[in-house]
Amino acid sequence: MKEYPSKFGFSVSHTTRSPRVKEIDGVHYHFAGRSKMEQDISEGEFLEFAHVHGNLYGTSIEAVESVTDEGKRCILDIDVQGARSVRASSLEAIFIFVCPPSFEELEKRLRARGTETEEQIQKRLRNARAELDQSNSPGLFDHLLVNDNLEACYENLKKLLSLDDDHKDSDGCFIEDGKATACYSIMSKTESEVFLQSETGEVVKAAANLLAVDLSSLTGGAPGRTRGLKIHSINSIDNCLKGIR
Ligand SMILES: Nc1ncnc2c1ncn2[C@@H]1O[C@H](COP(=O)(O)OP(=O)(O)OP(=O)(O)O)[C@@H](O)[C@H]1O
Ligand SMILES: Nc1nc2c(ncn2[C@@H]2O[C@H](COP(=O)(O)O)[C@@H](O)[C@H]2O)c(=O)[nH]1
Repeated sequence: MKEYPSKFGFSVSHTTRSPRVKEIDGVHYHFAGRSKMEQDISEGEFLEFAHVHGNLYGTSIEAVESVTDEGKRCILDIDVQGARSVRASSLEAIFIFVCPPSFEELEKRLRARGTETEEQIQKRLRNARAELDQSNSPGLFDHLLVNDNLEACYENLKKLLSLDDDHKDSDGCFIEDGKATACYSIMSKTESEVFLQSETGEVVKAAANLLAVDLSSLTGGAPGRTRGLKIHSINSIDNCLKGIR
């Protein structure tokens, strides 16, 4: 997210766990009371939730929408139960299971973090074993990523997501047509429309040099349920912006 700030955003989960030193409410988690969180879940405000390590964790629809409303892809850091719930929903997502290089290394890292009691560490290790066992459940995860060296792991993640240096963050967007990709950058925005221009001039089949994205046609709520985005090609931006300038 640091490298691609306009492409990706993090879904800030809710949890009933107590904050660790340096964890900030609203940044790392929304720290919540159990009864309030349970009530919000029962009122349908959550995309998924799960009991993890004795605490309640969940992804609110609002947390995801605040990312997708900015036109970014939303990253969820959730456990295996949460992944099953999202998989069972209609949402389009890529599921990546991140695992430690070995169980011993995970134990070492958890101890080095120094944020849990011995009892909590044992519980987390038991749960980690159960999660590792489920990592190859048929149809659940699309990729398995071994988090040995952090830098190498990040490079592998970028490869999985086809994020290479050619696609470095810009205020642009990509439109795929088969294997080819046309890259557009934002020329201008109004309340209801965004105007895009091809960056290369070499546009792919069925893509145009100038596009207008009609935001007023958008309806829907949670990601994947958004409907009605209309995009049409235009000959010149001047005609479209008449009366706005
Ligand atoms: N590649 C790495 N090299 C060294 N330390 C790491 C690496 N990746 C993560 N850690 C450290 O290991 C600890 C556990 O990592 P993390 O919190 O991501 O694990 P987790 O699988 O979510 O476990 P838990 O659910 O118990 O929090 C953290 O202190 C983290 O900083
Ligand atoms: N199902 C969900 N799991 C979540 C969510 N947010 C975090 N998590 C998982 O909990 C554990 C523990 O996290 P920690 O911060 O207490 O160490 C971790 O494995 C997360 O993946 C969520 O919203 N839903």
